[in-house]
Amino acid sequence: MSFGKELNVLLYVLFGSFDTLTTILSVLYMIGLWRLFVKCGLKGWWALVPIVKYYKLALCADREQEGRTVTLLHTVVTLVYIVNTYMEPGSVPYFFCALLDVACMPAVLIYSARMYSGLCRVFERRRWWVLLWLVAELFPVAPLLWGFRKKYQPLWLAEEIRDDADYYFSGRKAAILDQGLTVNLEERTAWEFFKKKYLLRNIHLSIQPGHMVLLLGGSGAGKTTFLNAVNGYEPAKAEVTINGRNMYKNYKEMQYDIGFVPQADLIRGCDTVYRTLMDTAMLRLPNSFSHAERNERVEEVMDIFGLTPVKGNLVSKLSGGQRKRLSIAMEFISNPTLFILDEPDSGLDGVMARELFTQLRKIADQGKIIIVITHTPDRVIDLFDDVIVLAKDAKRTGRLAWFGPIDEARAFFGKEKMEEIVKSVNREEEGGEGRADEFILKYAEVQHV
Ligand SMILES: Nc1ncnc2c1ncn2[C@@H]1O[C@H](COP(=O)(O)OP(=O)(O)OP(=O)(O)O)[C@@H](O)[C@H]1O
Repeated sequence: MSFGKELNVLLYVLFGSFDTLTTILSVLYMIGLWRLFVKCGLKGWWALVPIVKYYKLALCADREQEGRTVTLLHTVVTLVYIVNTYMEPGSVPYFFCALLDVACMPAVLIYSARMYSGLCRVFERRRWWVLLWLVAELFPVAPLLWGFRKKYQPLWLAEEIRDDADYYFSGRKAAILDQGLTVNLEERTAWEFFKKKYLLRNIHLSIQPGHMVLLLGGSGAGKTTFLNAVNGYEPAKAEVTINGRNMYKNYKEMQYDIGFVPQADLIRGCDTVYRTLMDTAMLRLPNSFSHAERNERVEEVMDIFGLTPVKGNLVSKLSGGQRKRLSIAMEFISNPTLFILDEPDSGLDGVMARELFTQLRKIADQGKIIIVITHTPDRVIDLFDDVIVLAKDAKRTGRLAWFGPIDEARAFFGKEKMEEIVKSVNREEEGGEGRADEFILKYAEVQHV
């Protein structure tokens, strides 16, 4: 058999096997893959192209990075096989090639598993399918079922991923302001079950001093995650600057430039209002401040937030509104440039909420930047300048669907009320209109012009 070796190489490259049964199984695998590629918007015949088919499968799985690695590893394994076919068994080079082959295997398994896990996400299937996909070339149940059965449908097409990504990434970075806040957030990720999850992507904006900004978005759109990235509690892959200074790089010196009022405060109930503020002043004001200067600042802040009449009261005896004002006053002690408040009006009635937001408006008018999350924005919307709308795209990543003046937002979404805007980007199963992708793309296009 003069072509024995060449035939072996050809069969190996095409089917990864030499005997009839495994060749048949490999052909079935390719047929399933062909159908699956078509479902995902790719040309079916890629399933016949050795090695490249893994890359195409990774595109269907929205796991391009893993796909590149898997493709590279399969190329190495195939080359090693070809080289070894022509080598003397037992020779030193043969041994090294065999070693390389064995060394590649765990990496092939790990990266393939990650790729298949992406496929399960795109097809909304349980993770145990990964195991069936790992043995699919010898036991092609997964590709045949997913390829032929109607109920196995991808959430989005592989082609679309690239088109959309082009749009999304075309969102220009915000120019860094000498005065004000600039956020250029590329991504904020988290690891979940050995899988990278994109919580936020491509959020670029800058806010001028004196602006009060509403942060809107449906449940789980990433509002808190975004605020935590901006205030540096949970840094993202981002550049955040305040008055032109990089906050992440100078976090220690700049942390008190940002006042962050979380949803639930952690104020001790057994201290008086005055004591609480004096303790905060000790912590946040520079050591160079004398006791008299600290006292003066505390008196000033109590005056601003209407806390002077209750200065001797225990925190536990304050009303909801007073307690809220106290937690804002604590953040105000260090005179921050940027003020971030996560639902400051939760539990407050309409009158108290209006009072609180009017106070915030006054602070903004002093040249500060205020960013607020609230679930009842319409009762105080006249006090705001701009709105940020975050929305979850088809891949459940939080993206920017709008940033700009309130009136322009109304025209952009074709909705009068802020609550209607939230509804329009919320998913249908959450009672919304499911138009998040439409507005994310539209906003990216507007930015691109
Ligand atoms: N560390 C983390 N690891 C994994 N997922 C996370 C992590 N932090 C947040 N998430 C997810 O990110 C998404 C956004 O969460 P986030 O709390 O920022 O939303 P939100 O817009 O503030 O929602 P809500 O209005 O319900 O508070 C959610 O799906 C949440 O489960």
